[in-house]
Amino acid sequence: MTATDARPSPETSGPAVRGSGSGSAGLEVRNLWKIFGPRADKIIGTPDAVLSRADLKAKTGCVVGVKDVSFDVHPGEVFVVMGLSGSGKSTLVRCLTRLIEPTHGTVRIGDDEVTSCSEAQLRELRRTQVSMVFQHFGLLPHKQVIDNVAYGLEVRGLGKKERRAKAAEVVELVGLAGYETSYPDQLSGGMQQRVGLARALAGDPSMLLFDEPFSALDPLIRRDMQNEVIRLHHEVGKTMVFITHDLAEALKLGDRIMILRDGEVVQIGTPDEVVGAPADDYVADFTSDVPRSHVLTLKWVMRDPRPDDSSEGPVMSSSTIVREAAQAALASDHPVRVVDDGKLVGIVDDDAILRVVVAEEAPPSQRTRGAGAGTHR
Ligand SMILES: Nc1ncnc2c1ncn2[C@@H]1O[C@H](COP(=O)(O)OP(=O)(O)OP(=O)(O)O)[C@@H](O)[C@H]1O
Repeated sequence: MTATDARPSPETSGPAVRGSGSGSAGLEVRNLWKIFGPRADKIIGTPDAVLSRADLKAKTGCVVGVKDVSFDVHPGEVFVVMGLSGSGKSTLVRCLTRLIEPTHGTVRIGDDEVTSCSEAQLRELRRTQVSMVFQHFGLLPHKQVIDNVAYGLEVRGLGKKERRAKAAEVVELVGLAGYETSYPDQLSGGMQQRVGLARALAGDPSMLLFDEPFSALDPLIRRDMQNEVIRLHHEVGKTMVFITHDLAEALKLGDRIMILRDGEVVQIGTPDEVVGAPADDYVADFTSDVPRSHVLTLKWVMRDPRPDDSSEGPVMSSSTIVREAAQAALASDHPVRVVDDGKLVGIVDDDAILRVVVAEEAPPSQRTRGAGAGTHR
């Protein structure tokens, strides 16, 4: 079985989408490959294609950046691509708009098949539909904040008045009101990244791609910016593809997370699926330090109802985070009744909650992997 067999199919793994999804496009990626090196396109479909990255390099001199990757991102979803350095994240995100030309496969954004667009269509798509936010902000040092934000609109041919009005709107949206006439070097790193966000939003794209935008920021500013992305997503509901090598960031931001290793998909799942049922040891190692009670939901710790269960316990939905349920659950003399859409779907006993909470108090070496994984359905 390949690693990709272990993951839920893109069609069946529905996300809990937070945004409204209005004005946002879906993304469909099928069998995407990027191989760097001579005669790379001759490798796919041959026995060499299944070689490990190291063996392929030794044999052909080619390096696999992205290997047969397929996934869907739903309109309005925040989809995080995660993996260690060299796992193929940047190559993948650049292939989505063909900043790097894929070797094989298809990419669709909304109604556009990116992989068959002409150069002119591609330029239009990058200008109007998809905005990228990078770690290096790429701000123009000699332009004020307002003009940096309006720059993309200028390129699109909007009149000065119109683009300044739109730029002022998004500058306010990202919390930079009052800094319109500042120059980039007068701003902190976090504020410069806000300008980058405003610039990406100014053209009202249907999708935002983030390539490790906050990696260079110090931890407190980084946390602020993550919260900012969550807030903006609630406000504008855009589809977002967010690249990071930081699991905590992935768990915080993602409706779903795709984990890559050596260019291949290891797992696609919601944060609680990735933590509750890691696809393999690689993912389990990644997630072993995550405080489970912050991520796992009652779905992972509930058991089937029995006829003799008390009907007086607190009622909660299966998507309630264990930590948020703990206080009310433990305070009650009766077990939690898990009710979805008016139907009793499970019961959570105190010890199921305590197992998760106590497990994370233990040193990592003593923790059981996938706490609760045996009881979920
Ligand atoms: N232009 C290139 N030529 C040859 N190999 C490349 C090229 N660009 C990337 N690679 C290789 O492709 C693989 C994936 O690289 P990529 O930069 O996409 O990974 P990443 O997950 O984004 O890593 P990082 O977090 O360090 O940026 C790596 O082995 C890298 O060395």
